[in-house]
Amino acid sequence: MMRQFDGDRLIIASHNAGKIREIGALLEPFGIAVSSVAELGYEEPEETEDTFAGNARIKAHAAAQASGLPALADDSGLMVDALNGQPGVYTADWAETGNGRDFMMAMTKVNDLVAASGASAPHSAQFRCTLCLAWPDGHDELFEGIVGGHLVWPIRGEGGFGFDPMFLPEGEQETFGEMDPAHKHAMSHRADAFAKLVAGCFDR
Ligand SMILES: O=P(O)(O)OP(=O)(O)OP(=O)(O)OC[C@H]1O[C@@H](n2cnc3c(O)ncnc32)[C@H](O)[C@@H]1O
Ligand SMILES: [Mg+2]
Repeated sequence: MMRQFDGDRLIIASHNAGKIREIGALLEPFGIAVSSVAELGYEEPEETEDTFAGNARIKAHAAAQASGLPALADDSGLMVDALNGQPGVYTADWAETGNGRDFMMAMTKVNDLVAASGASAPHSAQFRCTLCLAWPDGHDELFEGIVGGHLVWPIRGEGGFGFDPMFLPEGEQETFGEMDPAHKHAMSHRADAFAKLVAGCFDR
């Protein structure tokens, strides 16, 4: 039996402004008050696991312990078939410069490696998202989402965040960077995981 979320406040265990915006929009219809660990000034825990689920659990439990409230974390990334699933769990690390994140650099690196792999276009890829809802008593629930598509180059669009401008979801004309946010929220890896969270834990 899955644990139900029956509170009216939830901590979003993310320091990524793009994710916080998307999770806020997904939670909006449920009338739940949200605060992020970024606005509360909590430190970012180190993501030491090598799976999305492992890192989502680290972030969600750290925030639930610190706040005494249920907390929702998202660990996500881009898996490129021609790169054997890289950057995967290390997607954010590929953008790290020592002086903040540079996603133009990271997208260029992905494109260069894909070109060097010799694989022929279109280059298939998936975005994956694992959500972890953790309670202060140490219990948690995990939900996984995925969206398939392929990479485009040059990048297209200025919306979204991270690798959005180089990802064209299956059956779509627009990249996540070009898409209306509401459309992305209806079909993304995050939306897929979120639908499972709602079905499993929200009785509203
Ligand atoms: O850990 P938190 O604080 O939540 O924020 P983060 O940005 O570090 O998040 P992750 O550790 O889960 O790293 C995932 C990276 O994958 C990329 N990513 C995930 N979802 C994405 C999306 O919907 N669109 C574009 N890029 C995405 C983006 O670059 C993220 O920084
Ligand atoms: Mg992170």
